[in-house]
Amino acid sequence: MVNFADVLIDESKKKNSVLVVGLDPDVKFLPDCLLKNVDYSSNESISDAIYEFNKIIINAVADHVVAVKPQLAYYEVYGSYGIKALEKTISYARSKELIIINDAKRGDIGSTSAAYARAFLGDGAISGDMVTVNPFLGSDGYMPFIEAAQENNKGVFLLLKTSNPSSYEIQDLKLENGELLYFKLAEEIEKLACKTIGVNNYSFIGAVVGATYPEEAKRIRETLPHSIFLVPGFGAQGGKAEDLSVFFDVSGNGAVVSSSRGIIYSYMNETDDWNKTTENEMQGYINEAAIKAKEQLNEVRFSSNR
Ligand SMILES: O=C(O)c1cc(=O)[nH]c(=O)n1[C@@H]1O[C@H](COP(=O)(O)O)[C@@H](O)[C@H]1O
Repeated sequence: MVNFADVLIDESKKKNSVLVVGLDPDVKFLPDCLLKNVDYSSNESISDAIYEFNKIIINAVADHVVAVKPQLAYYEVYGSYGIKALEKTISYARSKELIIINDAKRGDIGSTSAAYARAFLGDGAISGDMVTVNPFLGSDGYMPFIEAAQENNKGVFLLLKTSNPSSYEIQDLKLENGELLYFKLAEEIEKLACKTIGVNNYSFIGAVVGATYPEEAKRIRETLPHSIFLVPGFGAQGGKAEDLSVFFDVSGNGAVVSSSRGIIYSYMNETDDWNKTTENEMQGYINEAAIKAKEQLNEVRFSSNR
C-alpha cells in the first residue's frame, strides 16, 4: 500500500532533489527591505516581516526541494501572531504544492501526545504532512503520533541520533549489554517500520540522523533499512555533502537532507553590506544556494562510495 514515504520518494523523483529547506526565520538576519516598516514592539509587525521572508524563500526554492521544514520555536516566540505567520506560511507552501515537515520535536505522555498529533498530523491550521517527534518518553509518548500518521496517511520522523555536538551525552549511553542507547532505539523503530512499508519498501515512520555523524549513520542504515532518514546538520553545522552517501540506499533514496541557515541566509555571504540586499536579490541568492545544495546531494546520493 502507498504510504507517506512513497509520497516523499515520488516528490523527490519529480524534483530530482533530496533537499529540504528549513524555514527558521530570525529577524536579526533580515535585510532592511523587509524591516523598514517593522515596529519592534509589536509581535504582529515582526510576524508580518517573517511571513514576507518565508514567501521569498518558498518562491526561491519551490522547484528544487522535496519539502520545507518550519522550525516551530521561531514562530512560537512571537505568540499568537507568530503562529498566524506559521499558518500563513504553511498555506503558502501548500499553494506551491510543497510537502511540509513541522519541526516541532514533540512527545509527551500518551494523552498529550495524542493532542499534539491532532495538532500536527490532523487537519488543523498548523498541521503539516510530517512532524519531528521526541521518542525519549517511551512508546506511549510516540505511538499516538505513529497512529495518527497511519490514520491520516502522513508521516513522522523520530529523533534518533541528532546532529548537535552533545547528542552523545544521552543518545550514546552504553546499555548493560554494551549496546548504545540510540542503537537500541534504532532496533525498536525497525520493529515498527518493517511492518508498515509501502511500495518503495519504506515506512512512514522515519528517523532523524544528523549529517554530522556519518560513521554512526552507516551502522544505523544497516539496522534500520525501512526508515527514511531526515538528515539535518548539512551546511551551517559542518555536515558535508561528500560524507553523506552512507545515508542513502543503492537507488539514491532513503534520506532527505535539510539545511536552514546555509540556504535562507545565503545573501549574507554575498556582500559586506548584506543589509542592503533587495527582495529580488535575496530570491536570486537563495535560489542559487538551493540549486547548489541540490546538485551536491545528487552527486553523492547515487555514488557507490558507501
Ligand atoms: O529535527 C530537526 O530538524 C533537527 C534535528 C537535529 O538533529 N539537528 C537539527 O539541527 N535539527 C533542526 O534542523 C535545523 C538546522 O538548521 P541549520 O543548522 O541552520 O541548517 C534547525 O532548525 C534544528 O532545530
